[in-house]
Amino acid sequence: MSKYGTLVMGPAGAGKSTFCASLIQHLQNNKRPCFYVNLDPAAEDFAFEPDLDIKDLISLEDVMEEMSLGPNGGLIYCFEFLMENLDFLTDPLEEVTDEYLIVFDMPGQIELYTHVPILPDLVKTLMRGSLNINMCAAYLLEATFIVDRPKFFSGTLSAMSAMLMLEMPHINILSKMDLVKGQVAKRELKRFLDPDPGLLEDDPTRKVKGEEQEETKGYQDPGETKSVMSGASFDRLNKAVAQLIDDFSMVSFLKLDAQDEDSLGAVLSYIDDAIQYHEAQEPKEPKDEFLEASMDG
Ligand SMILES: Nc1nc2c(ncn2[C@@H]2O[C@H](COP(=O)(O)OP(=O)(O)OP(=O)(O)O)[C@@H](O)[C@H]2O)c(=O)[nH]1
Repeated sequence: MSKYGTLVMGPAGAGKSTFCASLIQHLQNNKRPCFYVNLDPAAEDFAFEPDLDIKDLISLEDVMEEMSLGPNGGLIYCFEFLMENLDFLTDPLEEVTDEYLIVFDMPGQIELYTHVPILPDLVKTLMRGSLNINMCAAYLLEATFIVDRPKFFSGTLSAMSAMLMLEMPHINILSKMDLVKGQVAKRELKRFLDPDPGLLEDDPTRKVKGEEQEETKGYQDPGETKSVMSGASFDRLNKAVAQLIDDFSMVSFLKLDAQDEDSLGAVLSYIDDAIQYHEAQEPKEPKDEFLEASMDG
């Protein structure tokens, strides 16, 4: 047996900290020990006090003030500083015993998951060497994105980017499902859980369809509706992105309502399965309806 953990990632406001808190509560209810690591140097309020908090090493507020950096540059600086002082993270984690699930609460700045190499290095440190933690990434995207389909595909692309960059077991999660409950039919929802590029064709908010659509150049008046603003070229770009995601065929979503025990249990069982799958390197059979939206599609 070895240590295991989950890296909770996703754009700002996706519900990462809420998910971490609900997951910790769920683990406690089920008498499973966990170790909570906050890696967001700007996070302030926690439902559960972190066992390890990056802010005890460095805080974004101090960096922004002392280095005259903005929030994004400041965050990158904080992570570079963490990488130079890895003992801060690795020493306490060495002490965590095998039965614990280590929950890492990550910042929401998307660039961290898409185009700076810090996180892959951090993941290597956690997954290899003496720590040797079996990890699974949990990437959250807010369910309300599904009302704006190009935005949903853009979010899906960022999930895919994190998946490719980190090269670790990975599950995608549509968070805040309670906010779209009753607004979208079950069959329609399935097309988001396993992203269907046809959603863009069928988008009810598109005003002009197909080849007749007039070519528009560049950015338009923000007062215009989304569909007109996108124009034919953006439309084609969106479709190409959706097709790319479909061709890659590894991106699908689980549903999460952070207040719902069943949904938390299902997501946790996925995290467990992804970790065990990675450990055993053998495929596992789907277990319940949530698996319809599994990594296997
Ligand atoms: N309705 C609903 N709201 C949620 C849910 N999860 C989170 N929220 C709300 O969404 C907002 C953002 O949630 P956080 O958990 O702070 O999101 P985060 O991803 O940690 O945010 P950053 O750390 O700023 O990136 C808060 O107001 C939460 O109460 C959910 O499942 N349902």
